[in-house]
Amino acid sequence: MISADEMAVVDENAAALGVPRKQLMESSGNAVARVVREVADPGASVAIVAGRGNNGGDGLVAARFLSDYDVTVHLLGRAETVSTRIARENWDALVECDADAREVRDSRTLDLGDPDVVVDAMLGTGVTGDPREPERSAVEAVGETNATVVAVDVPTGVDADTGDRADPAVDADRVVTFHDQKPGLSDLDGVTVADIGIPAAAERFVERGDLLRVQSGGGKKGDNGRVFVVGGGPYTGAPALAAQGALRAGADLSFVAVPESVKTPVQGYAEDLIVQPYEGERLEPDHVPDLVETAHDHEDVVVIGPGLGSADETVEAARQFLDTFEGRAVVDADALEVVPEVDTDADLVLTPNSHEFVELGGEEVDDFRGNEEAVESLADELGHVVLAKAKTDVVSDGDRTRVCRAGTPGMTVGGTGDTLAGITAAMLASLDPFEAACVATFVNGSAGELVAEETAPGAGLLASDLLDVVPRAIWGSDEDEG
Ligand SMILES: NC(=O)C1=CN([C@@H]2O[C@H](COP(=O)(O)OP(=O)(O)OC[C@H]3O[C@@H](n4cnc5c(N)ncnc54)[C@H](O)[C@@H]3O)[C@@H](O)[C@H]2O)[C@@H](O)CC1
Ligand SMILES: [K+]
Repeated sequence: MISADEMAVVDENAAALGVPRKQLMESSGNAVARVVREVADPGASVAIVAGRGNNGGDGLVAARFLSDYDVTVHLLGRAETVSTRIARENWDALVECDADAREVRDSRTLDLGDPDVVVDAMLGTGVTGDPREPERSAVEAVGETNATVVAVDVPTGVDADTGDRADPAVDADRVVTFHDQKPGLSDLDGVTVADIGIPAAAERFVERGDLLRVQSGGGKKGDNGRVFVVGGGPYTGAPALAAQGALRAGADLSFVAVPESVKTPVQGYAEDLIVQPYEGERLEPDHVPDLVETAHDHEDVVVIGPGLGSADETVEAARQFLDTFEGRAVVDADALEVVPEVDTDADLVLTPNSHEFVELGGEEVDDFRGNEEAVESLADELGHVVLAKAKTDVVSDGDRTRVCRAGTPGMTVGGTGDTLAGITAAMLASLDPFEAACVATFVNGSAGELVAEETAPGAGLLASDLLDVVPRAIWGSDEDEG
């Protein structure tokens, strides 16, 4: 089963992997034509009712595969208003081929005649809300025929995620849906799932398409979350990098709780950070109740670990923090070791490197790619999302597992894990922990690639270089429609 949003991600990932969307449309249209052949013999009359998005495009391709049928194409609107280039090119091809292809100027007067088959290629997974004009009247016109109705991807008016039916909605005899079953179709009869050539890699690898989960976000201050970094003491750069990573990835505010002794250097890294000092030189159990209360009060996403060091009382404090904290947190570095022992109510994303992975109880492996089961079983055992960092990062929640190949060799330099932890926290504000971890590793790795291209082609990349390009890694990658 795949939701409409996930389908959009997979589709964009396929494009990122070099499979042009136009090719997928060709496969989709072909699959629709095959089902038309199952319900009617050559020579039968087929009315294809096409909307102006890619669902319509699939219908236009199907028309080309049905040249031994009596096909009429009804495009709902003017050809200039077709919203994607690939659908428009398929329209133009039909017109050039002298097909019976008509632009419907007013769908309220749409007369489909008495066709044997109607292909509903009006709206697919790109729909928002109930069908509006011109589709609305066209759905009614389809309902008035006695034809066998073949719906493309999802019957127009039926919600692919929930199965909710709008009024009006198409009553389909057959549905040809693409790539995977949709939750909203599971109660319908006559559903065919067509393989349209989307490679399995589009789901396995985290790619550009995964950014769609965050690119649409935005909104007013306060919507994108507050991040609270509990780190620092023996090290000062790490918590500052994490906090800045979170801001660059869209968090509205980044607070850093650090020992009084390092307040000045941490604040000195960036004026954008809000530093909240506690007494002493390192995190200790006495500090924990206040920190947990602050995080709970503001529903902060916490990052715990960067730069904390491994003094016994600090590790004990990390344990007590996770014991009582009930929100969302990224656990990194020295805080990781306590995770197997705590029974926490928090939703955690753990970000171990290969060494920490073994300390958490994971198997020792050279790289996580090719050893995805090792990550999956550790995540399953711990009951938290594991983002395992090596040459290739692997993310698992024990059930779903993805591989992220973004990044460059130069990223082995210290601090890139801190930026990753901060970016993950920003993502956790709006995404579920597994998705947040997937998107974050891709963003951090892509930022590294941008830096490598521009300033540090060989060695010499600094973790702080990543910060500036994180926004571009997230929001700057809009490609054309392929
Ligand atoms: N992997 C994929 O995702 C693939 C998708 N394909 C097809 O592309 C479809 C999705 O295409 P699109 O994203 O272009 O979307 P659709 O073709 O489903 O609809 C988008 C169009 O409908 C309009 N619209 C949105 N809500 C409306 C409403 N309530 N009433 C009237 N008009 C409305 C939009 O302005 C837009 O022009 C899929 O259902 C499938 O048929 C295939 O071509 C190939 C692969
Ligand atoms: K449809």
